[in-house]
Amino acid sequence: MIDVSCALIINHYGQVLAAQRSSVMHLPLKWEFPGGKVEQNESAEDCLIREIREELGIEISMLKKMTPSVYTQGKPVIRLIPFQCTWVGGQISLTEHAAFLWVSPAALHELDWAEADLPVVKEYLDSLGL
Ligand SMILES: Nc1nc2c([nH]c(=O)n2[C@@H]2O[C@H](COP(=O)(O)OP(=O)(O)OP(=O)(O)O)[C@@H](O)[C@H]2O)c(=O)[nH]1
Repeated sequence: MIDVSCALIINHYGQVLAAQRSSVMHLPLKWEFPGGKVEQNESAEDCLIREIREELGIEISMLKKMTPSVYTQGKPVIRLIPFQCTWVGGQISLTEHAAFLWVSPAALHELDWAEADLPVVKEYLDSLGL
């Protein structure tokens, strides 16, 4: 099983950043929360700060850890570790993804999410009473 940290970056309007995987990535064109694999001797939080710098070029601050989502259908099995975060600096510049969107919570279900992300989206919507 591999651990993958991912970020629900929430802006001042309450919108959440969704990133679209590029056509050359695994799970092409699926939407996901940006992040990546946790390296050895790295915490899930440190991984996420590093990955968001690499993928989006911004600085984030952690708000809250959410429930990990274990996705067993693929190989390797993935444990997706989500964190709610705020954007604290820098300008978004995509290095790996095809696109990004700021999505209002009520519209999150309209995107074609990677399978492992669906429980994360549900937990977030439940927490808002949506
Ligand atoms: N970052 C991220 N990865 C996800 C999500 N959902 C999900 O199934 N994954 C899967 O988790 C794995 C993360 O790999 P990645 O390619 O994003 O991570 P990375 O940048 O560390 O990989 P690399 O440096 O080996 O290319 C991929 O297999 C990806 O499909 C998600 O919401 N965010």
